Amino acid sequence: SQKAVFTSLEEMVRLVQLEADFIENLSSYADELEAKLKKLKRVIPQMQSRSNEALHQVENYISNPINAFSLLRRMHEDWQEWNVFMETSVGQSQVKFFNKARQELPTTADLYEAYSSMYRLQKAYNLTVKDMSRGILNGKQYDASLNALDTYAIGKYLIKVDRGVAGEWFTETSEWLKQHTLQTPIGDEREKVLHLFAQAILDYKYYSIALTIFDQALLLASNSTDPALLSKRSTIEELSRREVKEKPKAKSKPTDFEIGCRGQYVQQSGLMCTYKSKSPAFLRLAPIKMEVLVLDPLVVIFHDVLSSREIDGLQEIARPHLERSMVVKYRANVQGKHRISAGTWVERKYNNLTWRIERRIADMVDLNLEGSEPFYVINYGIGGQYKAHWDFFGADTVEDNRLATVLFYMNDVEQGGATVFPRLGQTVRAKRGNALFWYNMQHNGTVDDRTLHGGCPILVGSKWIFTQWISDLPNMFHRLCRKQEPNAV
Ligand SMILES: O=C(O)CCC(=O)C(=O)O
Ligand SMILES: [Fe+2]
Repeated sequence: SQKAVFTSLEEMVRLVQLEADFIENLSSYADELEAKLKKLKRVIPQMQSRSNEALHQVENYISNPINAFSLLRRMHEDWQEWNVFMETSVGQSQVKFFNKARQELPTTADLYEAYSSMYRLQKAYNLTVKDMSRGILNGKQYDASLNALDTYAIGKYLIKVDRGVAGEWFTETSEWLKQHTLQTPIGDEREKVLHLFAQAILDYKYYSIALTIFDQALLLASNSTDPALLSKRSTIEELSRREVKEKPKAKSKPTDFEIGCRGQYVQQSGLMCTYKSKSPAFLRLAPIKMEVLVLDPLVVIFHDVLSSREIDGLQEIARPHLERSMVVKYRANVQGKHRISAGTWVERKYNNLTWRIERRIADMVDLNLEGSEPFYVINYGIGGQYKAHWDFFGADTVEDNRLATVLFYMNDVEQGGATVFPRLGQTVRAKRGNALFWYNMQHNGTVDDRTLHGGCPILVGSKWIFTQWISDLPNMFHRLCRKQEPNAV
């Protein structure tokens, strides 16, 4: 689906609402069923007692003309009506509602995106399956957990991706089943559910896990000495004895980027913290707190440069226009794993607010924004990320390149979502109101490879940022210098 459900805050909010609607609908379906049932339960005892009386002394009963007449009429009329009553289906409007709303359900593709996001987070933050399924994320316990259907689904998806990790998820399924009874929509009984899981996992050739679940089922069997069951058990046991356990794919060493995302760089605090209050009038009135992270290439954090109202205002402008972000690749816009987010451009001259922010940036970084791209507002949902990349365009192929980047953090991210510079060993946490600034190019006009950077996957929360890429055209000294080259006019 083009919409990106799992990684989109708005889409997930919509699903929460939709599920609430489904529950409401199911509940009114239950009400209708109940009303029908109540009616039956009320009249049946009356009918039964009259009937019993009649049966008790049949001849006496029908020899009374009143009884006889009433019986005849009932048999002709009432029972036709009961027939109609039984045939009239209940809850048609609720069924209709559901059929219509079904179009809004996530698709298979949406689910695949969710699986791969879960796996991405597991890898990126080195999370154990046990922790994840119990709602422990980076050591923090959340009020959330996965049930056997969830862990089984992830395992199944991972079989082709990483058989070892798939096995870990199936093991968790088995653990869960030991301790809980699954509430399936159809309400199968426990023994049957266990057999279904055992069989499914057996089909994927995870023999010892299947055996564990099978044994759980055996405990519940009314005839646990049933030869068919026992022979099946010994078959699985035999297979499991010869099973070569697949280890998770050799834990590949984490990349420098991943190490940064986990906050594991040995990092000194800022080289220098100072107030920037030099020339522009605005700054003299409201000096900006500036923290230098790296001097060459220059990487700087400006603290508290946007107010809450400004951030909210910009977010309001952007929100209705968010679209899944594209990465420029081979001159075509593609949707890739590389960048998972939703974004939109906002013109700097859009309104007073954006105008004011533009001035702030120019003052802050002492650069001319003429000809630079508009603001780009980005929202990352869970699992959303922007892998390590450069902001500049291929070396010398373009007329105007992105000399510098200003990246504003519009909110705090509960877990994950830092900006990482793997070649500089720097991790910058998202902090509402702060701006990160760096030069992508060197003074001589060549691009600077050391500025490789990316946005880490969001583990808990959501991340809003906006960027201002600053064009070198009105800013670069090397362009001035070129004028003095011999063959320049
Ligand atoms: O999300 C981040 O922290 C990085 C964003 C980024 O590098 C970009 O938009 O170019
Ligand atoms: Fe970037």
